[in-house]
Amino acid sequence: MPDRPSSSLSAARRLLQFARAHWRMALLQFVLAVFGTSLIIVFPGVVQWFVDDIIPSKDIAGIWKAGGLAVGAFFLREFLFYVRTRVNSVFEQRMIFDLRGQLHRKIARLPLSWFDRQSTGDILTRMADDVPATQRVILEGIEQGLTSILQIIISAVVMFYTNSAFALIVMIPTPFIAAGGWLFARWVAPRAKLAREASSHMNSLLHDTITGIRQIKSYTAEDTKQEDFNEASHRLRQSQQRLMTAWAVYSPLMGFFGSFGLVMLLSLGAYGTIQGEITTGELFKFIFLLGFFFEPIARLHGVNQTLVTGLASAERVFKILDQEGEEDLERGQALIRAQGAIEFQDIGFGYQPEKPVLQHLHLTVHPRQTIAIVGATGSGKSTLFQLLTRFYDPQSGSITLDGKDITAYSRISLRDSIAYVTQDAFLFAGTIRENLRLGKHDATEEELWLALRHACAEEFVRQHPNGLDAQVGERGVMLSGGERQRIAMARAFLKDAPILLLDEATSAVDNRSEQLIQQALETLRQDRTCLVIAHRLSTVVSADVIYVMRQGEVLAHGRHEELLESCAYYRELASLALL
Ligand SMILES: Nc1ncnc2c1ncn2[C@@H]1O[C@H](COP(=O)(O)OP(=O)(O)OP(=O)(O)O)[C@@H](O)[C@H]1O
Repeated sequence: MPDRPSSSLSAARRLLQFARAHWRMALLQFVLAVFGTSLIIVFPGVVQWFVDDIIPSKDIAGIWKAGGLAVGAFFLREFLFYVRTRVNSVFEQRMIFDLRGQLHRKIARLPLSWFDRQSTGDILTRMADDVPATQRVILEGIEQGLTSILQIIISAVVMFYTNSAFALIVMIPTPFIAAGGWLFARWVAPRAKLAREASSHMNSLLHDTITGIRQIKSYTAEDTKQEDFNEASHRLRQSQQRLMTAWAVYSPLMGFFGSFGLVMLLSLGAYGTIQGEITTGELFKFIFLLGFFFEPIARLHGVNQTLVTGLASAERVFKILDQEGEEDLERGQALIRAQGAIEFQDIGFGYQPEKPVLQHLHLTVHPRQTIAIVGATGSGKSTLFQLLTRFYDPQSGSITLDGKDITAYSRISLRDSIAYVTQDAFLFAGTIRENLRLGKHDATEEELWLALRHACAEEFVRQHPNGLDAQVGERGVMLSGGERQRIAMARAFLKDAPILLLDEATSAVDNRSEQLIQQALETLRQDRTCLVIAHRLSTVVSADVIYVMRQGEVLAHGRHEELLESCAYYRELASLALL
């Protein structure tokens, strides 16, 4: 649904609020603009002086005086323009810096439930395209808009001062021009928003193609993806074309109204001069003033176009900034060094509340225990970890840590107490060193190598020609699955948190890698409370307690041998190698 222009108005108000933080620079801009623009009145005055006085009286010295005055005024005006452009660029860049920073901060703090509903391409478009478009609103709106409006006012005032009857007549087209501008903005605003959305959708598809390039190639889905992309690209082309058509009609129509005013002035002016109502000098002065009056109006049409489309972008940026549910990382008691007594009590949770994923779930972990969680895929194992880290909060029941509800602790200290190794062992594009330092930002070389040794990753890093400075590629694609997991474990070692959450990878690794990963886990779990989503028999066998999950509930718990005897479902899982 196209939005009403009122939301663009509120976006404009919000942008002004941003500008308020830099009000001194805004004021300086305004003062420079007023001074610079006022100087336009000098030249028409000089023209009148030449025509009515200097030429008839053959005043040669007057030529020098009037010429000097005009050159001085032009020079000062252009100099002020230079200063204003410099100030404006600093002002604009500071505002955009603030806006970008706030947007990134907000995105980083929004809850995961928001990301579940959002496409990555759309978020990227807002940062990469909508923020610069918002920047143009400031540049054009303040720089061009302000000076154009000032120029219109100043030239109108001088025209009225020179001859008010004449001024009234030549301004007849102005209301039509204003109405045209208003209609244009009203028509374009919602369509500009649709164009931004079409661009976002196209970028989302591109993002998916890049991240899923291996799947596309292996399923030879290049043509299908191309068709999807072409469809999105076509929608973008159509919406852009519609905007350009509106502009193609609007711009010359408004230009014609302006030119009509000029012709009217010339004809009426000629008549007035013949009748002796105004002097030839005054007519010349008027022609120049009218030029100064209509020239910024033409400029304002361009500004109008940029403002309308830019405000549609600003609205999309503010939509993210206005999202509710931002995580307050600091609120709550600081958890100093958790003992690791964890209890899930009667937990009920669904990512969408109407679709429960966990129901009446109870689970107890004693400090320094290792518990293994097993269950078929989709039974809710990873969800337990998402709740313990407070990526999501349960709809019913409570989770306690060391006897206190986890909501009593600040998110930051709770998450600092937990090292979470996810199943995909995600690595950031960059070096091994940078990825490890996410665990401890000031880790020394010795600490990095020690963590790698514990994670059984030292050997392959040492063998790499660049060692710790080896690039891992986007999401760690330049490493094997087993290597990625061991780097992720080394990162968890460095974090040295009292609670370890490990989502074992289901993808097969060779025997040697499996042995190394198992060995790393043995070292990592020492002196820590460990919750492992287990897929390997060796992990299950060595756990203190195994929890068997089925469809969001805990079916049984106990040790491996006990469960083999008492739980038919567990036996089934074990025999089908679903562990
Ligand atoms: N972000 C999400 N939004 C909506 N539903 C989700 C989300 N994440 C998981 N689910 C759903 O919740 C259910 C439990 O998922 P969960 O990831 O906890 O299962 P799991 O037991 O860890 O499975 P696996 O062993 O395959 O990782 C599944 O039905 C899944 O489709």
